[in-house]
Amino acid sequence: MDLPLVARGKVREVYDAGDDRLLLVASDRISAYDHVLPTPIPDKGRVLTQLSVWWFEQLTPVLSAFGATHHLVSATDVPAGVAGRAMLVRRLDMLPVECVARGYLSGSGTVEYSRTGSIRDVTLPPGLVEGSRLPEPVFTPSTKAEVGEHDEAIDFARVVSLVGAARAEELRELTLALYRRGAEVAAGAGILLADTKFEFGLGADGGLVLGDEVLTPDSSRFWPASSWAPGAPQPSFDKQYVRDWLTSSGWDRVSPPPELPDDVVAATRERYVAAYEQLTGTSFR
Ligand SMILES: Nc1ncnc(-c2cnn(Cc3cccc(F)c3)c2)c1Cl
Repeated sequence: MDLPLVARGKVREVYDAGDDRLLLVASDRISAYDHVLPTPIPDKGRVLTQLSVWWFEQLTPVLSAFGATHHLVSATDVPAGVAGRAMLVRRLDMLPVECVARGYLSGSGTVEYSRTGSIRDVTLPPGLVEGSRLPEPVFTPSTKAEVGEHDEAIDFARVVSLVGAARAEELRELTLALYRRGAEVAAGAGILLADTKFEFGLGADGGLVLGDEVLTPDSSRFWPASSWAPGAPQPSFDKQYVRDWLTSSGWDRVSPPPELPDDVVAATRERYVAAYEQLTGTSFR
Protein backbone atom coordinates (compact mmCIF):
# COMPACT_ATOMS: atom_id res chain seq x y z
CA MET A 1 0.00 0.00 0.00
CA ASP A 2 1.73 3.21 -1.07
CA LEU A 3 -0.62 5.58 0.78
CA PRO A 4 0.53 7.16 4.07
CA LEU A 5 -0.42 5.01 7.10
CA VAL A 6 -2.71 6.89 9.53
CA ALA A 7 -3.46 4.16 12.09
CA ARG A 8 -2.80 0.48 12.62
CA GLY A 9 -5.03 -1.74 14.72
CA LYS A 10 -4.61 -5.44 15.56
CA VAL A 11 -6.30 -6.59 12.37
CA ARG A 12 -6.91 -3.37 10.38
CA GLU A 13 -5.11 -0.32 9.02
CA VAL A 14 -6.20 3.18 8.03
CA TYR A 15 -4.43 5.03 5.19
CA ASP A 16 -4.67 8.63 3.99
CA ALA A 17 -6.33 8.49 0.57
CA GLY A 18 -6.14 12.29 0.02
CA ASP A 19 -9.04 14.65 -0.70
CA ASP A 20 -10.40 14.25 2.84
CA ARG A 21 -10.74 10.50 2.27
CA LEU A 22 -9.33 7.57 4.20
CA LEU A 23 -8.86 3.94 3.19
CA LEU A 24 -9.91 1.43 5.87
CA VAL A 25 -8.20 -1.87 5.13
CA ALA A 26 -9.20 -5.13 6.85
CA SER A 27 -6.51 -7.81 6.99
CA ASP A 28 -6.95 -11.59 7.25
CA ARG A 29 -5.41 -11.46 10.71
CA ILE A 30 -7.45 -12.81 13.62
CA SER A 31 -7.14 -11.90 17.27
CA ALA A 32 -7.94 -14.20 20.19
CA TYR A 33 -7.39 -13.79 23.90
CA ASP A 34 -5.95 -10.30 23.16
CA HIS A 35 -3.22 -11.73 20.92
CA VAL A 36 -2.94 -11.41 17.14
CA LEU A 37 -2.42 -14.96 15.89
CA PRO A 38 0.42 -15.77 13.45
CA THR A 39 -1.90 -17.67 11.07
CA PRO A 40 -4.17 -15.63 8.79
CA ILE A 41 -7.74 -16.68 8.01
CA PRO A 42 -8.09 -16.49 4.21
CA ASP A 43 -10.85 -14.05 3.11
CA LYS A 44 -11.58 -12.80 6.67
CA GLY A 45 -10.75 -9.23 5.61
CA ARG A 46 -12.95 -9.45 2.51
CA VAL A 47 -15.89 -11.05 4.34
CA LEU A 48 -15.87 -8.49 7.15
CA THR A 49 -15.49 -5.56 4.75
CA GLN A 50 -18.36 -6.76 2.56
CA LEU A 51 -20.46 -7.30 5.69
CA SER A 52 -19.85 -3.71 6.85
CA VAL A 53 -20.77 -2.46 3.36
CA TRP A 54 -24.02 -4.44 3.51
CA TRP A 55 -24.86 -3.13 7.02
CA PHE A 56 -24.26 0.49 5.97
CA GLU A 57 -27.01 -0.05 3.38
CA GLN A 58 -29.33 -1.75 5.91
CA LEU A 59 -28.81 0.95 8.54
CA THR A 60 -29.32 3.95 6.25
CA PRO A 61 -33.06 4.30 7.13
CA VAL A 62 -32.22 4.36 10.85
CA LEU A 63 -29.46 6.92 10.29
CA SER A 64 -31.80 9.08 8.17
CA ALA A 65 -34.43 9.06 10.94
CA PHE A 66 -31.80 10.77 13.12
CA GLY A 67 -30.59 13.12 10.38
CA ALA A 68 -27.32 11.21 10.38
CA THR A 69 -25.32 9.58 7.57
CA HIS A 70 -22.46 7.09 7.26
CA HIS A 71 -18.89 7.57 6.03
CA LEU A 72 -18.73 4.97 3.23
CA VAL A 73 -17.82 6.48 -0.15
CA SER A 74 -16.89 3.33 -2.07
CA ALA A 75 -15.88 -0.28 -1.54
CA THR A 76 -14.94 -0.81 -5.18
CA ASP A 77 -12.90 2.32 -5.94
CA VAL A 78 -9.97 0.94 -3.93
CA PRO A 79 -6.41 -0.17 -4.85
CA ALA A 80 -6.21 -3.55 -6.58
CA GLY A 81 -3.92 -4.91 -3.85
CA VAL A 82 -6.72 -4.59 -1.27
CA ALA A 83 -9.70 -5.23 -3.58
CA GLY A 84 -12.74 -6.39 -1.61
CA ARG A 85 -11.21 -5.76 1.79
CA ALA A 86 -10.99 -1.95 1.84
CA MET A 87 -13.46 0.88 2.20
CA LEU A 88 -12.88 4.38 0.86
CA VAL A 89 -14.49 6.61 3.51
CA ARG A 90 -14.98 10.29 4.26
CA ARG A 91 -12.42 11.57 6.77
CA LEU A 92 -14.41 12.55 9.90
CA ASP A 93 -13.67 14.40 13.10
CA MET A 94 -14.09 11.27 15.23
CA LEU A 95 -15.86 11.66 18.57
CA PRO A 96 -13.80 10.32 21.52
CA VAL A 97 -16.46 7.82 22.60
CA GLU A 98 -16.80 4.11 21.83
CA CYS A 99 -20.58 3.75 21.52
CA VAL A 100 -21.32 0.28 22.88
CA ALA A 101 -24.81 -1.22 22.94
CA ARG A 102 -25.51 -4.42 24.84
CA GLY A 103 -28.54 -6.66 24.49
CA TYR A 104 -26.96 -9.41 26.60
CA LEU A 105 -24.67 -9.49 29.60
CA SER A 106 -21.17 -10.65 28.74
CA GLY A 107 -17.45 -10.18 29.23
CA SER A 108 -16.43 -7.01 31.08
CA GLY A 109 -20.12 -6.22 31.56
CA THR A 110 -20.63 -9.35 33.62
CA VAL A 111 -17.55 -8.65 35.74
CA GLU A 112 -18.72 -5.17 36.68
CA TYR A 113 -22.34 -6.29 37.15
CA SER A 114 -21.25 -9.08 39.50
CA ARG A 115 -19.45 -6.50 41.66
CA THR A 116 -21.96 -3.65 41.59
CA GLY A 117 -25.29 -4.79 40.11
CA SER A 118 -24.76 -2.29 37.30
CA ILE A 119 -22.49 -1.29 34.45
CA ARG A 120 -21.24 2.17 35.47
CA ASP A 121 -24.41 4.28 35.79
CA VAL A 122 -26.63 1.71 34.06
CA THR A 123 -28.50 -0.21 36.77
CA LEU A 124 -29.54 -3.73 35.80
CA PRO A 125 -32.08 -6.10 37.44
CA PRO A 126 -30.81 -8.62 40.01
CA GLY A 127 -30.12 -12.26 39.18
CA LEU A 128 -28.43 -11.83 35.80
CA VAL A 129 -25.64 -14.21 34.76
CA GLU A 130 -23.08 -14.41 31.93
CA GLY A 131 -25.08 -14.56 28.73
CA SER A 132 -28.36 -13.29 30.22
CA ARG A 133 -30.57 -11.32 27.86
CA LEU A 134 -31.12 -7.81 29.21
CA PRO A 135 -34.69 -6.57 29.63
CA GLU A 136 -33.84 -3.73 27.23
CA PRO A 137 -30.66 -3.01 25.26
CA VAL A 138 -28.38 -0.61 27.16
CA PHE A 139 -25.86 2.04 26.09
CA THR A 140 -22.56 1.39 27.89
CA PRO A 141 -19.99 3.75 26.35
CA SER A 142 -16.26 3.55 26.82
CA THR A 143 -13.21 5.63 26.07
CA LYS A 144 -10.77 4.52 23.40
CA ALA A 145 -7.93 2.81 25.15
CA GLU A 146 -4.26 3.29 24.37
CA VAL A 147 -2.84 0.69 22.00
CA GLY A 148 -2.75 -2.67 23.74
CA GLU A 149 -5.06 -1.57 26.56
CA HIS A 150 -8.75 -2.39 27.01
CA ASP A 151 -11.37 0.32 26.52
CA GLU A 152 -12.49 1.78 29.84
CA ALA A 153 -16.26 1.93 30.53
CA ILE A 154 -17.46 5.47 31.27
CA ASP A 155 -20.76 6.82 32.57
CA PHE A 156 -23.19 8.98 30.64
CA ALA A 157 -22.10 12.11 32.54
CA ARG A 158 -18.60 11.58 31.18
CA VAL A 159 -19.99 11.33 27.63
CA VAL A 160 -21.79 14.65 28.25
CA SER A 161 -18.50 16.20 29.38
CA LEU A 162 -16.83 14.93 26.22
CA VAL A 163 -19.42 15.83 23.56
CA GLY A 164 -22.10 17.96 25.27
CA ALA A 165 -25.55 16.99 26.51
CA ALA A 166 -27.48 17.10 23.25
CA ARG A 167 -24.85 15.14 21.31
CA ALA A 168 -24.53 12.61 24.15
CA GLU A 169 -28.28 11.98 24.10
CA GLU A 170 -28.18 11.68 20.30
CA LEU A 171 -25.33 9.15 20.50
CA ARG A 172 -27.21 7.04 23.03
CA GLU A 173 -30.50 7.01 21.11
CA LEU A 174 -28.88 6.42 17.74
CA THR A 175 -26.58 3.70 19.09
CA LEU A 176 -29.56 1.86 20.59
CA ALA A 177 -31.66 2.27 17.43
CA LEU A 178 -28.83 0.93 15.25
CA TYR A 179 -28.27 -1.96 17.66
CA ARG A 180 -31.99 -2.85 17.64
CA ARG A 181 -32.04 -2.94 13.85
CA GLY A 182 -28.88 -5.06 13.78
CA ALA A 183 -30.19 -7.43 16.44
CA GLU A 184 -33.49 -7.82 14.58
CA VAL A 185 -31.77 -8.73 11.31
CA ALA A 186 -29.28 -11.01 13.07
CA ALA A 187 -32.04 -12.84 14.98
CA GLY A 188 -33.73 -13.57 11.66
CA ALA A 189 -30.47 -15.23 10.61
CA GLY A 190 -30.17 -17.32 13.79
CA ILE A 191 -27.48 -15.10 15.23
CA LEU A 192 -27.73 -13.32 18.59
CA LEU A 193 -26.10 -9.89 18.49
CA ALA A 194 -24.95 -9.82 22.10
CA ASP A 195 -23.29 -6.42 21.85
CA THR A 196 -21.65 -4.11 19.35
CA LYS A 197 -19.44 -1.02 19.21
CA PHE A 198 -20.10 1.93 16.91
CA GLU A 199 -17.82 4.88 16.29
CA PHE A 200 -19.20 8.23 15.15
CA GLY A 201 -17.64 11.38 13.81
CA LEU A 202 -18.71 14.77 12.59
CA GLY A 203 -18.83 15.50 8.89
CA ALA A 204 -17.72 18.74 7.29
CA ASP A 205 -21.26 20.12 7.83
CA GLY A 206 -21.16 19.18 11.55
CA GLY A 207 -23.68 16.39 11.11
CA LEU A 208 -23.33 13.05 12.91
CA VAL A 209 -21.74 10.35 10.76
CA LEU A 210 -21.46 6.61 11.47
CA GLY A 211 -17.85 5.59 10.92
CA ASP A 212 -15.46 2.66 11.23
CA GLU A 213 -16.69 -0.91 10.60
CA VAL A 214 -20.22 -1.80 11.63
CA LEU A 215 -21.82 -4.94 13.06
CA THR A 216 -18.99 -7.28 12.16
CA PRO A 217 -17.87 -10.22 14.33
CA ASP A 218 -14.79 -8.10 15.16
CA SER A 219 -16.80 -5.11 16.40
CA SER A 220 -19.56 -7.21 17.97
CA ARG A 221 -20.26 -10.46 19.79
CA PHE A 222 -22.08 -12.84 17.47
CA TRP A 223 -23.52 -15.92 19.18
CA PRO A 224 -25.27 -18.81 17.43
CA ALA A 225 -28.88 -18.53 18.69
CA SER A 226 -29.17 -22.33 18.73
CA SER A 227 -26.47 -22.69 21.41
CA TRP A 228 -27.61 -19.86 23.70
CA ALA A 229 -27.50 -21.04 27.35
CA PRO A 230 -27.08 -18.28 29.97
CA GLY A 231 -24.87 -19.15 32.94
CA ALA A 232 -21.53 -19.62 31.20
CA PRO A 233 -19.48 -17.93 28.44
CA GLN A 234 -21.41 -18.30 25.19
CA PRO A 235 -19.74 -19.87 22.15
CA SER A 236 -18.57 -17.27 19.66
CA PHE A 237 -20.14 -17.66 16.21
CA ASP A 238 -16.79 -17.11 14.48
CA LYS A 239 -13.95 -17.55 16.97
CA GLN A 240 -14.95 -20.62 18.99
CA TYR A 241 -12.91 -23.15 16.94
CA VAL A 242 -9.84 -20.95 17.39
CA ARG A 243 -10.45 -20.44 21.12
CA ASP A 244 -11.05 -24.15 21.76
CA TRP A 245 -7.97 -25.21 19.78
CA LEU A 246 -5.77 -22.65 21.54
CA THR A 247 -7.01 -23.88 24.91
CA SER A 248 -6.46 -27.54 23.95
CA SER A 249 -2.98 -26.75 22.63
CA GLY A 250 -1.78 -25.90 26.13
CA TRP A 251 -0.84 -22.34 25.10
CA ASP A 252 -0.30 -20.24 28.23
CA ARG A 253 -2.01 -17.11 26.73
CA VAL A 254 1.13 -15.10 27.58
CA SER A 255 3.90 -16.36 25.29
CA PRO A 256 3.57 -15.81 21.50
CA PRO A 257 0.56 -17.84 20.29
CA PRO A 258 1.09 -21.00 18.20
CA GLU A 259 0.23 -21.40 14.50
CA LEU A 260 -3.28 -22.73 13.86
CA PRO A 261 -3.71 -26.11 12.16
CA ASP A 262 -5.15 -26.07 8.62
CA ASP A 263 -8.48 -27.60 9.68
CA VAL A 264 -9.08 -24.87 12.29
CA VAL A 265 -8.21 -22.21 9.71
CA ALA A 266 -10.60 -23.75 7.16
CA ALA A 267 -13.42 -24.16 9.70
CA THR A 268 -12.96 -20.57 10.87
CA ARG A 269 -13.00 -19.23 7.32
CA GLU A 270 -16.26 -21.13 6.83
CA ARG A 271 -17.74 -19.44 9.95
CA TYR A 272 -17.02 -15.97 8.53
CA VAL A 273 -18.54 -16.93 5.19
CA ALA A 274 -21.55 -18.48 6.97
CA ALA A 275 -22.11 -15.31 9.04
CA TYR A 276 -22.07 -13.23 5.86
CA GLU A 277 -24.37 -15.59 3.92
CA GLN A 278 -26.85 -16.06 6.79
CA LEU A 279 -27.08 -12.32 7.48
CA THR A 280 -27.20 -11.02 3.92
CA GLY A 281 -29.02 -13.96 2.31
CA THR A 282 -26.49 -13.84 -0.53
CA SER A 283 -23.51 -15.99 -1.49
CA PHE A 284 -20.07 -14.72 -0.60
CA ARG A 285 -17.75 -14.69 -3.58
N1 LIG B 1 -14.06 7.99 8.70
C1 LIG B 1 -13.01 8.20 9.58
N2 LIG B 1 -12.50 9.44 9.72
C2 LIG B 1 -11.46 9.64 10.56
N3 LIG B 1 -10.90 8.67 11.28
C3 LIG B 1 -11.38 7.40 11.19
C4 LIG B 1 -10.70 6.37 12.02
C5 LIG B 1 -9.39 6.44 12.46
N4 LIG B 1 -9.12 5.32 13.18
N5 LIG B 1 -10.24 4.59 13.23
C6 LIG B 1 -10.29 3.30 13.93
C7 LIG B 1 -9.44 2.35 13.12
C8 LIG B 1 -9.99 1.76 12.03
C9 LIG B 1 -9.20 0.88 11.29
C10 LIG B 1 -7.89 0.61 11.64
C11 LIG B 1 -7.37 1.25 12.73
F1 LIG B 1 -6.10 1.02 13.04
C12 LIG B 1 -8.13 2.13 13.50
C13 LIG B 1 -11.22 5.19 12.51
C14 LIG B 1 -12.46 7.12 10.33
CL1 LIG B 1 -13.10 5.54 10.16
